[in-house]
Amino acid sequence: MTTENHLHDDLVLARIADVLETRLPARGGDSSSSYVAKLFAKGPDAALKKIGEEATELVMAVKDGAKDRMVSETADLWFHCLVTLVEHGIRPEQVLAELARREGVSGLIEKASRQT
Ligand SMILES: N=c1c2ncn([C@@H]3O[C@H](COP(=O)(O)OP(=O)(O)OP(=O)(O)O)[C@@H](O)[C@H]3O)c2ncn1[C@@H]1O[C@H](COP(=O)(O)O)[C@@H](O)[C@H]1O
Repeated sequence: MTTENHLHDDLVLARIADVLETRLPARGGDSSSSYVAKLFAKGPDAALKKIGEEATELVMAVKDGAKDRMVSETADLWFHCLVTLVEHGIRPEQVLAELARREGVSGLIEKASRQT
């Protein structure tokens, strides 16, 4: 598949989440053959620790002006956020729906509406 095709593939998060769900202990995830099953087996704090690490690595990539790393570190961060969401029974479609709900609403206007 080309990069162009990937750019228009808005189902990629849902497909990855489908795979991650199969790695849950309740679904028989096997720690010996799966990174995600191994993370799940360590408990919810393990993915949270990775989110913290990947966020820091993204900040360092931006500070270094390293665009390739900005892309790969953002992918790592999004991936580990997906792992945590799946661990808590939340689908990426819910996050995308929340972003879609906010689409076109200025953050400044939204903030002002909260302060009344
Ligand atoms: N997108 C990813 C993905 N991105 C990053 N990673 C892994 O995340 C890990 C953490 O990255 P780090 O840079 O911190 O590397 P590390 O130092 O080896 O990690 P730690 O040992 O410190 O945790 C690495 O092992 C990466 O390979 C991923 N592992 C899996 N996926 C997706 O998840 C699916 C299921 O994966 P498995 O459960 O492993 O089959 C895969 O088919 C992919 O679609």
